[in-house]
Amino acid sequence: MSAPVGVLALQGNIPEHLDALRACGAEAVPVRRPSELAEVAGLVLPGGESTTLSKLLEAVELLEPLRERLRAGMPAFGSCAGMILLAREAIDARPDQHQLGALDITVRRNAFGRQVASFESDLAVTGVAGGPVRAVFIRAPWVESTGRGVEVLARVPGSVAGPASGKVVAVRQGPVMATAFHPEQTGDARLHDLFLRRVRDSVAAG
Ligand SMILES: NC(=O)CC[C@H](N)C(=O)O
Repeated sequence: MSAPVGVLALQGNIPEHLDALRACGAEAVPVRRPSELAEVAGLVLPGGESTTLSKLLEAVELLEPLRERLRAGMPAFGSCAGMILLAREAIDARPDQHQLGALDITVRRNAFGRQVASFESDLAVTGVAGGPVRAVFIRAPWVESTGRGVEVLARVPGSVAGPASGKVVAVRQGPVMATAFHPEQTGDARLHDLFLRRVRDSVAAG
């Protein structure tokens, strides 16, 4: 891959994502401004707080350039708040929160309950070989509904009791994927590797 892969570096677990991408052999760089966005072949949107991220994207004038790159087919991988931003619609988001609309999904913010700070589960993820992925959810959303072009990659297992049971927590639509959980928290870079395969396909397709 000639161009580096970026990690949106406004808030959240930025070094962990950079490390995971590098562990997969990619050149990974932080992205804080439009000139840096223009240089990358794909972008990771880390978790954090989606209202704050939405404001910061606007403040550093990345919102429109990012929308434009996504419209033009740039591969992207959003985790947690990154998933919320990439979604077409977010339930329980502030009305002035921006949506990037790159995934035809409706997400529910803080879906596991505001009191539920974190929740962990082993998930089978489509496209990830070698056994289940340990998924760490931190004040996470889940996906309430998906449009036609959206592939479900993972759900909370049916064996988990309560309202989270069976909920969609990882999706892909074309070159854009997202997880409600934090793949950078576990030292397992298989989801980053899945994303990088998309980036390589997109670079190869020109
Ligand atoms: N870990 C996270 O990214 C949490 C997301 C946060 N609850 C939000 O709504 O933006």
